[in-house]
Amino acid sequence: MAALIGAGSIAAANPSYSVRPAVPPRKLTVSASGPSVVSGSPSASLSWSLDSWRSKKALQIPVYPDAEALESVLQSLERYPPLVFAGEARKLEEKLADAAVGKAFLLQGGDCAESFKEFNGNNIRDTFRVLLQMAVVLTFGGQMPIIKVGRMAGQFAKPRSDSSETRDGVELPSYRGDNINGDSFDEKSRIPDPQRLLRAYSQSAGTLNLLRAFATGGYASIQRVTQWNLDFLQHSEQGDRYMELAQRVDEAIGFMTAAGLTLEHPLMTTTDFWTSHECLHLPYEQALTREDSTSGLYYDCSAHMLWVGERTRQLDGAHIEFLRGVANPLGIKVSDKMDPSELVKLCEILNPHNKPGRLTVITRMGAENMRIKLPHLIRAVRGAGLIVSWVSDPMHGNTMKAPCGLKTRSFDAIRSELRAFFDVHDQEGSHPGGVHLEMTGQNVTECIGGSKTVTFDDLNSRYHTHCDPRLNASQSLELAFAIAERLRRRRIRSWGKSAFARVPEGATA
Ligand SMILES: O=C[C@H](O)[C@H](O)COP(=O)(O)O
Ligand SMILES: C=C(OP(=O)(O)O)C(=O)O
Ligand SMILES: [Mn+2]
Repeated sequence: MAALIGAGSIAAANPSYSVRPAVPPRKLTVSASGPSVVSGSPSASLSWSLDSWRSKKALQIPVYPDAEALESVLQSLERYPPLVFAGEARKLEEKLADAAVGKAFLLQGGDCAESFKEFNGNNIRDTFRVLLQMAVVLTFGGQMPIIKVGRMAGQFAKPRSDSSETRDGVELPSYRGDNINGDSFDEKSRIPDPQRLLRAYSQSAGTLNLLRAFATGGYASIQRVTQWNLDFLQHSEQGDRYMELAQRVDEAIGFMTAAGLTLEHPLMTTTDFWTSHECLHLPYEQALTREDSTSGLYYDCSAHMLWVGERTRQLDGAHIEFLRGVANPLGIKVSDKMDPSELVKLCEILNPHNKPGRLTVITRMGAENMRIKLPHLIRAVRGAGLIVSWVSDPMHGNTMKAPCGLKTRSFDAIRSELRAFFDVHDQEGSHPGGVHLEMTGQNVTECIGGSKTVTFDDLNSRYHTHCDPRLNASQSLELAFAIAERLRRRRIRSWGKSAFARVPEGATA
């Protein structure tokens, strides 16, 4: 029988992490969105500095055997150019504010863990391409802007349920992501090596460079996007569905062109694409944090959006301390273990000015828990008058062990969690603001199910993930069609309501 792999026990805390005052501590009395004091929060009256997180308990951060080598790497990173700039992150925050009120929808996806081995142009292109195809499907269903954010260009560090792994009686430290140690099961590979941070930085820069080129260089023009089909999707159910929809988009474009819209308009030839990753490795994140000259605020320039993981979101922990001081839009991963009042406190710490778009709550708890717990979280947040964008990660509450021992997820369970997410928001009158997926453009066999069914027996054939199982391109598109249908139904219902509202009294609707 498949065993559920949940959050499990948290790896040992690392209070002994050596504190390095590399950057002269700059004590600020401002939060990420301006001066503020939040009443009742643990961080309330404390000033923030780039390294104030070092006085807090930091879970899931590796201990490096060679502290000097780490120090020298961090000093290099502090001098390296930022990967993103503040204005881009601010623009994303504005878009996410629309998602909070049902006027946009977030599509966030990519690898569970990017790896050095899988770093090549084709992989980046294929994931980008499927995300754009999914965005077309969702735009058509929801008739609203789709905010595209990759778990790309920096998604390396992994929190682990267990700090060690045992095989055939041999126990070694767990693999924690390619920017920390290697996944080969030998002692040397598992030792944290700071040089890996430099390689991760340069891989992130290379990935981001290609993503920017794709997004603005003509590759993402809507006309091309509708012509795409991935080789292995041709003559498949999802491929055919996509081509059918693409034809309808083409017709709409033909209509708009005839009506005078020029195809050379940047809206038609470019797209917005942002990057994100879990803010886990605080020494790295600190080294890439820069003061924005325009606003005077600090931005973590390793990505546009950062999220705090389920395992490191303690109210008085180091990760929350760091994140409250950076002005990037932030995600909070939330499992069924989250208490409504705790979520309210967390939101108050991270967003004391209740800025729309700053906070995205990413729920990941499985369909059954979702139906029971999410209504209370929504009511608590609403009751406190807080603005957040609600997003569903239907992956992390549905991980199980296949009979062969590999981690997998079932497409049906993922769909059920999304169904529950939409149902609860319908019931509560709140807005489903987006989805957060572990997925790839490759034809992998990591999650079971889907219309081009992957079975337990198929898992071994193309199981390439370095951590959690990802949806393949076909499963990703299939899920996008299912989500689009829910968005379409919401749209039609709300049009129905507003049409009804316009009907004069006494008239029949
Ligand atoms: O991606 C999320 C976590 O890092 C991952 O689910 C942890 O996996 P584990 O339970 O095998 O440690
Ligand atoms: C670690 C992750 O998720 P969570 O914190 O929700 O377990 C992740 O998204 O890879
Ligand atoms: Mn994962």
